[in-house]
Amino acid sequence: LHHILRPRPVRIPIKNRHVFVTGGSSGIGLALAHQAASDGARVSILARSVDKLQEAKQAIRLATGIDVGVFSADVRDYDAVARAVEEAGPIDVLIVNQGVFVPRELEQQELDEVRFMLDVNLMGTFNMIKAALPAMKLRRKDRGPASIALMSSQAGQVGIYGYTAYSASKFGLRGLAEALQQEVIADDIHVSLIFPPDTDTPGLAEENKIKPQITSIIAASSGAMKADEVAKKALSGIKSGSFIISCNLEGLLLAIVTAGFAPQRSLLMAFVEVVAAGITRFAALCFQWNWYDSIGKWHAQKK
Ligand SMILES: NC(=O)C1=CN([C@@H]2O[C@H](COP(=O)(O)OP(=O)(O)OC[C@H]3O[C@@H](n4cnc5c(N)ncnc54)[C@H](OP(=O)(O)O)[C@@H]3O)[C@@H](O)[C@H]2O)C=CC1
Ligand SMILES: CCCCCCCCCCCCCCCC(=O)[C@@H](N)CO
Repeated sequence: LHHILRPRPVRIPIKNRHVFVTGGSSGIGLALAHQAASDGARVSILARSVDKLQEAKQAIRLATGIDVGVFSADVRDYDAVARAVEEAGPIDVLIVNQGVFVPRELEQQELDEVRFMLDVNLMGTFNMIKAALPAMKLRRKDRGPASIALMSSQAGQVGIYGYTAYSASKFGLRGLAEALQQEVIADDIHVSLIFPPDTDTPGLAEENKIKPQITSIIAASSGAMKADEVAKKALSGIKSGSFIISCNLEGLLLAIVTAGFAPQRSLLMAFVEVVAAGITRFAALCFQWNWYDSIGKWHAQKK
């Protein structure tokens, strides 16, 4: 098994390197920026609101004494993104984390809202990568291995009631990541996909105001995490070049049951994936049985 694992294991240092975090002014992105700065990286954050960016910059300076670079741009605007990336300078670790989520049954959801999620979560990620990649590839040999990490969600591993558009956008990131890894491996660039469960952030607080009750019930199967914990898992996964980064025990099981064609650098994880495939599939069927049961009861009680 060891001989067939591709790509080969890699370590991606953070210290003294340029880490660029989109959506870095709030929630998981802010926690990532904070921790990367503490790790000795030069950090840049990008988001739309200048006020929130300044607030984040102050908070990180207060806690660490370090100044992060701030860039105001909407990821949906390619020209704005390209200007920010140009100004920030060549990136070693690109974390594309911005994301929006408006949970609603598709029948209740306007197509504008569907397009909004696809545009920010999926097209915005394309815009970021397209803008950053040329400079990331330059002089790679002198600069060491680089990383492009994309923030998906456990709703990007399994479709969940209320998340038709959101899950589509997050599943889309997986196809993008698998294909991109093959394209950039020769440039010593390593792709990661991060799959958090519900995470306590300002975004989640907003989401909870409108979330269908059944969506919360199903998502509770994986519990909830703090943004700091997710950021810690994400950074350690990025440093070890993991293609799939899971954040909790349920996430580990999800990673095994959805391993599919994901590249795998870890011998141990490859072994576990092969051996545990059958039993985790059985566990997934049990979860579906439970979820469809809950959905049935929820509908019956609404009538
Ligand atoms: N919280 C959760 O439960 C989970 C979250 N995730 C994913 O993690 C990521 C971060 O989520 P979370 O921390 O909760 O989100 P928050 O809503 O707390 O923060 C989102 C960040 O993205 C920025 N952003 C939003 N839209 C754009 C845009 N169009 N252009 C540039 N920046 C933008 C926001 O700044 P501004 O508004 O100023 O632009 C903000 O900095 C998302 O991709 C989300 O899907 C995954 C699993 C669970
Ligand atoms: C084989 C065994 C599998 C075991 C567990 C399966 C549990 C799946 C739960 C999925 C939860 C999805 C949360 C999405 C959070 C999110 O992205 C929103 N908050 C928007 O930000």
